[in-house]
Amino acid sequence: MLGVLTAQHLALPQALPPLHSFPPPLLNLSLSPPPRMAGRRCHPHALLLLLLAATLAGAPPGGLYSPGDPLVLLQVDTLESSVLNSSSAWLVEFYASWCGHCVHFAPTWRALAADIQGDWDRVGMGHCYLGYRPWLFVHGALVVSSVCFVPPTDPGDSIQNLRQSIITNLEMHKESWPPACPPLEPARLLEGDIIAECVCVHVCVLRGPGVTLDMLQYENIAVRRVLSSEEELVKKYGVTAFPSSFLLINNGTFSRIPARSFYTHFLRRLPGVTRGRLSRLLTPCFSPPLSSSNVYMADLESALHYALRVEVARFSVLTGERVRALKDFVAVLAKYFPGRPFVRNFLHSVDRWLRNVRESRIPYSALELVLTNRKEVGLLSNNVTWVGCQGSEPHFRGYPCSLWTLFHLLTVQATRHRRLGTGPLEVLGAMRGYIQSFFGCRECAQHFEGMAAESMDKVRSVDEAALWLWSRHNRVNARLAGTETEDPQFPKLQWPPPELCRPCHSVVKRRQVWDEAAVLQFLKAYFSPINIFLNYTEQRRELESGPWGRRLSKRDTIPLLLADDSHQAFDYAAVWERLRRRGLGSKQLIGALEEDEGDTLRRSHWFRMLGVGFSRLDVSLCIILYFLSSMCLLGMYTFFRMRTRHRKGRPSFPTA
Ligand SMILES: Cc1cc2nc3c(=O)[nH]c(=O)nc-3n(C[C@H](O)[C@H](O)[C@H](O)COP(=O)(O)OP(=O)(O)OC[C@H]3O[C@@H](n4cnc5c(N)ncnc54)[C@H](O)[C@@H]3O)c2cc1C
Repeated sequence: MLGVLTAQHLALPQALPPLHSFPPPLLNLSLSPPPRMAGRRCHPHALLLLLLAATLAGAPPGGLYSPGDPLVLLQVDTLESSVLNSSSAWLVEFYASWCGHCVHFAPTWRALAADIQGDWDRVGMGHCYLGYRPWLFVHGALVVSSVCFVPPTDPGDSIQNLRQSIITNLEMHKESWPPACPPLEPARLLEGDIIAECVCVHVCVLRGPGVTLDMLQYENIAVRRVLSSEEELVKKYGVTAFPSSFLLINNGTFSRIPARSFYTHFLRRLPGVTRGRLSRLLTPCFSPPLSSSNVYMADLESALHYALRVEVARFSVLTGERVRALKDFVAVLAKYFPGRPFVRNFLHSVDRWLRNVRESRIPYSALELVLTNRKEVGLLSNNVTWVGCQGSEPHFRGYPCSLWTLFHLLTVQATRHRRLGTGPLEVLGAMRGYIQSFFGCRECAQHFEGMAAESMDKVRSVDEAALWLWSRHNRVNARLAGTETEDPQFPKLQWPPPELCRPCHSVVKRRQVWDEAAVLQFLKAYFSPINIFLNYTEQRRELESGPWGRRLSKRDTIPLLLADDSHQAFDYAAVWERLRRRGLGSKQLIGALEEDEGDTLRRSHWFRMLGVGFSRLDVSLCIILYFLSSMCLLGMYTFFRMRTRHRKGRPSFPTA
């Protein structure tokens, strides 16, 4: 007589590797605090999990998915309670919303979700923003262990392939499975399983393990899979065709289930087979896009936060190239980033600390202490707030946009402060190192490395470096235009378009060509510190009240040059006011910038040493008065001199 197993019993598999075998990036990130967006709890680049649910209604948009998708959105702070402590097994996908490969994969994932909606409930499926590739992992309930693998991401892949890939990867884990993982491993003996707890049915499917998952949330039924190589069982049940399935009842009888397509339907209609329940979690996550034609400090600071506290944090220990790349990256930031004082302090402190590190390996935990030590180090926002880089959907733009912006800004800053530089490749080299070592989108990094290897060493000056980055960015824009990664509201143009810079475009022999001199001038103006809008920057409250806040009172100034504060400072309060008045989406950018730039330069070192806030009118009047008084003095001098000469030269009358 054959026994049967309860679903609960069968849902306690036994073979996932411990969590430390999980790729460190995922582990680190899953434990980092969730970024926030402009006061909201959720952010497109937060660590999120979308968990597949049976009957999801009205899920809000999250990353690559819309409310209509049969997915539930989780945040990092609900990860532990929902997944790690769950009595179910979860199949979770980690992704970065902006990563093109994840975007390509999304339709397959969505289709899979729809396909298995209501079936795989005991397997949670999720999406997370910090993996940069669509990583899947199965996490077993009550036991901290997981299986991790990269699913096929070819958009042409069928959901059947994906199902198969999930199952194959699960099967490849030989160690004992933690509780609540689906029993996908092929069975060798059925008797041993079935003797103890008899409920009603045991199905043996030779291949077609998807049925196992489809039936996971059903109770009083267990699905087992037997491979055709199990000759004993094949013989015992008289199996002649593969796949075949059989219904085994605990009274010892068994019968063949005729058509494979009816398996699930058939099994669910068996007497006593009932459906289990599933909890789900929803989190709203969306913020409207703003403007992309300006440079925002909020984007830049978010890029710094994300780069240092998220991207670098994916490596629990930094060694070799990564240590060098981090040092170079922070060094150029400390030197050129035209940040607010507390951010500059932060960068300087981190740079100093890194310079003093002599070891060849740096545990991230040590770096983290420096990054979070506000008293000593200064502040860097703990959140991401995309403003100019805000996409029309949460999965568009964001971090990569801010990273490009950051590096363009740094290359331009290097042109402004040549004497601080160590060579034309200083910023580009640091960017190359960062992208290679840390940028989570590995395919992007490969493409970038290809371009760098091809021509970066031909760059001869800092001006050429700024132009090199501009032209390579345009190559990427051209390659990505029209693909799924393009935000329809922010099409990938050859930049700057004529509306932003008409002189940049000229026509030679009826062909549109770039005027590189004009482009360089434009880049210098556009990525000038004076054009960095401070709107939406975090920490204004903290600034005004915190230890670094004193430095940002209305009368204070923010130095533009980091390594040498004595040069080129501008009035923070005045600039803030001006930018606020100017509002978003300024069209007369260059003219205004040139004016600002001139303004800034006129307020440079010697002028500020006077310690008085002359206006430009004051200065003009002063110069005019000076000129007039000089002319007056010159006139008087000439007059008296001529008169003296005249007197001397007058023939005197002979004396008698
Ligand atoms: C180094 C790197 C390599 C990447 N490679 C890939 C890849 O291979 N595949 C992929 O799918 N994604 C890649 N990405 C991401 C992609 O380039 C975009 O960043 C992302 O799609 C977001 O696009 P976006 O519309 O916000 O504009 P982005 O291209 O990110 O541009 C951000 C801002 O920079 C300005 N800008 C645009 N073009 C230029 C230019 N030529 N010069 C100066 N400023 C400019 C604009 O103001 C724009 O809003 C890469 C990102 C980086 C940082």
